[in-house]
Amino acid sequence: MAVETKVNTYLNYINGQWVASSSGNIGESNNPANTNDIVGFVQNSTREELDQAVLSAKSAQKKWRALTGNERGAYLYKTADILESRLEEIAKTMTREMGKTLPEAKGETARGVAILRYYAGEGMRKVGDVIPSTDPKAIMFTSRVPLGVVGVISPWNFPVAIPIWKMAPALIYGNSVVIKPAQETAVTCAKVIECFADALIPAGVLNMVTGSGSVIGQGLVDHPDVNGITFTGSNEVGKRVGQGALARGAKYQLEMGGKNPVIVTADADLDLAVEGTISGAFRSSGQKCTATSRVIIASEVYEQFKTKLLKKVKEITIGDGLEEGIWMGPVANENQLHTVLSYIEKGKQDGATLLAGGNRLNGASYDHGYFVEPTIFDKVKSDMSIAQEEIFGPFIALIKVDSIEEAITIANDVKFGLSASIYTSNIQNMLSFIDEVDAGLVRVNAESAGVELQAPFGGMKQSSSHSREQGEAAKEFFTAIKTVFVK
Ligand SMILES: NC(=O)C1=CN([C@@H]2O[C@H](COP(=O)(O)OP(=O)(O)OC[C@H]3O[C@@H](n4cnc5c(N)ncnc54)[C@H](O)[C@@H]3O)[C@@H](O)[C@H]2O)C=CC1
Ligand SMILES: O=C(O)CCC(=O)C(=O)O
Repeated sequence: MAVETKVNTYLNYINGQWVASSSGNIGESNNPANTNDIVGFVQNSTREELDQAVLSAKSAQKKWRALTGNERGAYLYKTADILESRLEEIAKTMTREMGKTLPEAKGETARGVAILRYYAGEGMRKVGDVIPSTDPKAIMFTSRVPLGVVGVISPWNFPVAIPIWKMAPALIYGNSVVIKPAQETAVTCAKVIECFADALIPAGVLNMVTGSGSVIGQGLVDHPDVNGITFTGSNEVGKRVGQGALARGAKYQLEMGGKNPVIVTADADLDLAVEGTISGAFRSSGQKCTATSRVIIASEVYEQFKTKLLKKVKEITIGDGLEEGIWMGPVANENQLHTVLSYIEKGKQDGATLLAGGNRLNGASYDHGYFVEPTIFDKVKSDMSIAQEEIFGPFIALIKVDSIEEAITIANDVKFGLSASIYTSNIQNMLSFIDEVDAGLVRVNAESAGVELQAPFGGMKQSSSHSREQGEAAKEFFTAIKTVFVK
């Protein structure tokens, strides 16, 4: 809930109440398309509020887990209906707060609604198996129990979908939740929490505390009464979260970076490949962990692909994502802008050729925003930093190869393994790619980004903690299995 002022101030949600932080310290959430536009004020909370939230989650969880799955599901269905009724408003807030275009923000909010309904239904599905015992007089089966209190640490790039795909399964399986959203998109998250509150979710079952990663995020990781931590964000912070949770025996799940390749073979439909590359690389200004960042192209079609790509990239309209006709918004914050600009310089220094973009946009409507051109580097070698490190911006590296074997070797030549895509019409190329590429999400004749809520999502190598989110896979993290033997 917000306190009505000219610009709303958003509060923490603890034990069913909207409360201000005792710090008295509030931060501004600004529009990256126009930093003079303040989207809202949010609480810079203290450990004290976090402790209150965890305490209330802990005491509410006993009653919550005692409800049937069907009863818990009813709250999620209600929340979905409320979110759907506020879709336009919440999507607009998302666009103002992190920059993605309004159609993308609406799509994401609709996805949030669908995720809530999917997990609401999960309350009626099976939780265990009957397993034959070696003792003929015994019955043996598995059951699942919730972890207890789950801490959710979410990033700013999917401010509705990611919190919901973590909170909804946590709740349906009987956990209570404390969420710490990214401070950059805390207003959008507060509006999602309002939907749960308006659905009358019992006090304490869901709590939100906003604030810095080092105080509230780290506080959740270290809190002795938080039984599981689910995190999406950078590798650097993710590793710290995993180590902290492991040190005190809490369960954890990490979704982190990617350096996702697209392979274009000599027999590919090049128009389709160009379309998928543009969409995968530049939608949301490249700020998806599944975004395309390396394009590995067969030498036979390299020049042809490049010409088509350059033509298409020039058609991208850049500006405020709330305006009609805009295809790409700003990057989400000043740090992102500096990161992208610094990699543009690194690419040049490392000897790659800047083919398109490469500049911050200035003048008129761009002056108060973090706008950067879609950028394409040519003549990239796999060992260059722009081909190895996650940039998280509208930035792609083109790499020429002479065979499918070389293409797959280069695709795998990074520490990440989140998503990977190939454009080809050759069945043998497809099969080799599916089998050999190191990625949790493998896509054929489709862009590298594209996650379906009913399917497992997660990465290999340093992209994740080797766990999977979403779909049925969520059950593995948010519950513990009990093997029961009865005689
Ligand atoms: N995998 C993904 O989807 C995402 C990846 N990133 C990557 O991370 C880079 C930096 O973005 P940031 O927003 O700074 O990501 P981040 O990893 O710092 O933030 C993610 C979340 O972790 C929290 N956090 C920060 N420090 C923490 C700590 N010590 N303990 C617990 N929680 C903490 C943040 O407040 C936020 O809620 C991006 O350029 C991109 O490369 C960022 C967002 C999402
Ligand atoms: O591509 C998507 O829809 C989700 C990507 C994602 O999880 C992320 O960027 O954090």
